[in-house]
Amino acid sequence: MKVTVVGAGAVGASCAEYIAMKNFASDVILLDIKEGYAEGKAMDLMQTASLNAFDTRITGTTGDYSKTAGSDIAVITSGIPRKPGMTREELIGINAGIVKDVSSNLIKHSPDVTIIVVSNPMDTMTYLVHKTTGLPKNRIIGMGGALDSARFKYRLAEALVCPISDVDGMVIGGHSDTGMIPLTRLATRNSLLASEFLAEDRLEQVKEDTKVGGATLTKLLGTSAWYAPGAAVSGLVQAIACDQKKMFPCSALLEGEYDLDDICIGVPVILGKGGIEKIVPVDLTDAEKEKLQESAAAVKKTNGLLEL
Ligand SMILES: NC(=O)c1ccc[n+]([C@@H]2O[C@H](COP(=O)([O-])OP(=O)(O)OC[C@H]3O[C@@H](n4cnc5c(N)ncnc54)[C@H](O)[C@@H]3O)[C@@H](O)[C@H]2O)c1
Repeated sequence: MKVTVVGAGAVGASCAEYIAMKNFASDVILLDIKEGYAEGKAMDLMQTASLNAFDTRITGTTGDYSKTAGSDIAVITSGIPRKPGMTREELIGINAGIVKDVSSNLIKHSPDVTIIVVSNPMDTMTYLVHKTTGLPKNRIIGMGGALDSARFKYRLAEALVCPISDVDGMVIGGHSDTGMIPLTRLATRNSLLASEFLAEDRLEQVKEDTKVGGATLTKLLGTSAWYAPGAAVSGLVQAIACDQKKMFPCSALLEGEYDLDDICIGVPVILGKGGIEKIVPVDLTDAEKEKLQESAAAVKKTNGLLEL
């Protein structure tokens, strides 16, 4: 199993590290345009192999796509991250050009690759990869909901004062501060509804804290977060590589599902060796449906800025 990670920055390197630590891939190729950067990160990570007991080979390269040839899965993290006060949508100008260029290079050397898009604005970048590569829709996946759901579970456990392994919850919709929809109605603690333990206003606070999860960290760190994004990507990569049939909310191309068409947005999907093997329907309330339509309208507005 060969995995390429494009962008050896904060998220790319974290993603390569978690993939290696989980020890399911034979090779991880880390590619960046900054001279020597990916080679340096790869060497540093390889020097953790004996300490962390993994056998995955991590190789760095400065822009040499021939080294990525035959990749089964490629992750695109290349592009600029947001700074405090910025929205993800503001990154489109620079990142669209990078994502378009990177995805076409990847496919030249790995025509059967499955691409996971991380660069922001992620739903729009995922849509761009659909529009420009011609890859089948099941092989283009946007990572956002897996991270947002992990942040949701963190906030739920905080409110419930319980271990995170006791809670479950899912975030759907656009990967943006205003567009994401934490499904508080369905969140659980050991199979019991979280709403049985938390007052409405506390659950509402959990929802709001989740939505600004990325912005909160960007303010604290001065740039966007990387540990949880890297871990979330590694979960998606492992589900595909190991054919786990695991459910994650991911940005998927919708063609009528959820009454949406010609858009990539976060909905629950089953990930296995075929990439997105199924889009899972959720019985939403009218209010949730309305929120999803609003979220989709905002994503479509950003998609409209693409030069296709
Ligand atoms: N989808 C999510 O949930 C999520 C979460 C966190 C960050 N992000 C996004 O991921 C992206 C990366 O964030 P980061 O914090 O790792 O940024 P970073 O600046 O640390 O790393 C980005 C790397 O991309 C490289 N790069 C730029 N152009 C390239 C090209 N054409 N080819 C190869 N490499 C190139 C840069 O040299 C840099 O090393 C940002 O767009 C950020 O907004 C998304």
